Amino acid sequence: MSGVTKNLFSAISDPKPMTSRKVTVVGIGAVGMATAVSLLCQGISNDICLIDVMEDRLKGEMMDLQHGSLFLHNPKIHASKDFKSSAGSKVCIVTAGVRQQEGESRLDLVQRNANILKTTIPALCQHSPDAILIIVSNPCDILTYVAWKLSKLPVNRVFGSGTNLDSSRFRFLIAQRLGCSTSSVHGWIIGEHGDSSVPVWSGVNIAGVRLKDIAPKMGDDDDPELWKKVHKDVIDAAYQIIKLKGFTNWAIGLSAAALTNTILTNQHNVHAVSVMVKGRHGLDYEVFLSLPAVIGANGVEKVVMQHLAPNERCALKFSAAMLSEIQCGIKL
Ligand SMILES: NC(=O)C1=CN([C@@H]2O[C@H](COP(=O)(O)OP(=O)(O)OC[C@H]3O[C@@H](n4cnc5c(N)ncnc54)[C@H](O)[C@@H]3O)[C@@H](O)[C@H]2O)C=CC1
Ligand SMILES: CC(=O)C(=O)O
Repeated sequence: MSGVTKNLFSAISDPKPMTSRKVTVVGIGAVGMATAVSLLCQGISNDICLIDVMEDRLKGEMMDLQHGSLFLHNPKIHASKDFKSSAGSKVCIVTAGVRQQEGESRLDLVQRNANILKTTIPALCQHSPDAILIIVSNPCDILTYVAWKLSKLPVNRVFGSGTNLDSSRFRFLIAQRLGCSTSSVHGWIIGEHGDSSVPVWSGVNIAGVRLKDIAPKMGDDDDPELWKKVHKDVIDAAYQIIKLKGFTNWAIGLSAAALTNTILTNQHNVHAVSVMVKGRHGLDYEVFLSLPAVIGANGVEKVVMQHLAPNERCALKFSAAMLSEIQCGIKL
């Protein structure tokens, strides 16, 4: 105890350590920092570790966040190049890696970002052997497979942020058309977090009223109301934002924070996340794709088996076959 502390306080008991809600965010670029800020501002974690290879930037981001302590919930914020500082994390979120440049697809990033996982995933597992890993870096589904392989963890403990973001975009765009709130629209995008994502038009509903019952052609090519455009806008969203501001970060940061909150509070919320799909919906490929899943403290607990229309199953199979082929070319 320093002199000032000794004279200022009269001790009664030692502080009790809080149950840890430590979260590590690997990669402090636009996405990593949006994730960290979302976690801190919503009080989801009070103990954040930032990891990156850029030492000065790490120190700068750490100091800048620490100076906001007064407006937060007195969080601990550490930053280091060394994975030792991530020890004891409950959740590790991987956002490290290159991002798309204008005109590039997510799949163009695959080998470069897989190489980064070769060092980051074993180091995270070594220091936080009980953590749940959430993969955000792109291409999200393939990198989740790579992370799962490298981690040697059971499938429940590694998942990708997947189409949790795409589903949010989908619900927002439908809500805008209908004039109600995003949370009142129930709709799911499944499959690849990317160009072959699958909108489950057969299940879109408001208060249990299936929109397909009112507009049977919804989402079809010959739909007079052109609802299919909503899915096209979901696919184009990242390309459009990248063209406008260079990257996307706020919505994915909020999405990753929501997934983390579900784990840390063992909430059993259903989110569309990238999970091992082999054996589900007739798929025989060892790939990760998004399906609605119940998430809790143990990671992915169950997958919701949606009653997909034949064209939706077919589109999911197309994504799975394509990702499986790309996966075969990755050097692990
Ligand atoms: N899944 C999703 O919905 C989304 C995924 N992304 C993806 O997230 C990734 C990150 O995007 P941004 O933050 O915009 O990129 P960024 O370029 O701003 O940041 C990437 C960070 O990763 C760090 N990094 C690189 N190698 C590293 C290593 N070995 N260890 C630790 N850190 C390392 C870099 O130093 C940099 O700070 C990209 O792959 C991007 O495509 C972006 C938006 C949405
Ligand atoms: C970049 C990306 O994956 C997204 O915003 O959806």
